[in-house]
Amino acid sequence: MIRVGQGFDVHQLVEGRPCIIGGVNIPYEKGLLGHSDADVLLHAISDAILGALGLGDIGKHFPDTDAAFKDADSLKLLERVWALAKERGYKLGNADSTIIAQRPKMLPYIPQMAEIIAGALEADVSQINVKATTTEQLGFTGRGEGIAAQSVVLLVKA
Ligand SMILES: Nc1ccn([C@@H]2O[C@H](COP(=O)(O)O)[C@@H](O)[C@H]2O)c(=O)n1
Ligand SMILES: C[C@@]1(CO)OP(=O)(O)OP(=O)(O)OC[C@H]1O
Repeated sequence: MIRVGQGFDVHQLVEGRPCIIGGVNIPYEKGLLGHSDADVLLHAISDAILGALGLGDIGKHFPDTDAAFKDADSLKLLERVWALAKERGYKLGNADSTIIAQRPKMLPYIPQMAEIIAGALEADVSQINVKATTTEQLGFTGRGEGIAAQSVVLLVKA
């Protein structure tokens, strides 16, 4: 049995917040605003897994009205989402993601992100692909007002 899911997330870029993407704290003049650490990439991957499982989205599992998730480490949330897949007998086929950001430059941090994501999903790093693109200075990402991420995940049950 195979199941596919997709996820999409956006967070605003503001001063005075860390820029944590894919579990990596990227040096940058601004960071992502959210109830949690606002890790836009891990949120998109979490939503893709929940989508594949037919279990809704991260807002349903970890409401942003719940103080328990204030400043939450999104890697821990991803691990909790992955536990739901494991409980149901799934392994990761592969996960492919795109970060949509004018700046900062993601490329130097992508190998570290892939290692972190592979660790959370109990997968080999070869099963994880992370890409980045600008939007050629167009739209809210192009103006540097926010960062978006989208992910597709394939789950496999023997
Ligand atoms: N925030 C970003 C955006 C892009 N990259 C890398 O640059 C390449 C070219 O981007 P375009 O938007 O001009 O296609 C892209 O393929 C990424 O490798 C990046 O590292 N960080
Ligand atoms: C992760 C959660 C919970 O802390 O909050 P945010 O960091 O605001 O992220 P979002 O992608 O808007 O939705 C999921 C939330 O419920």
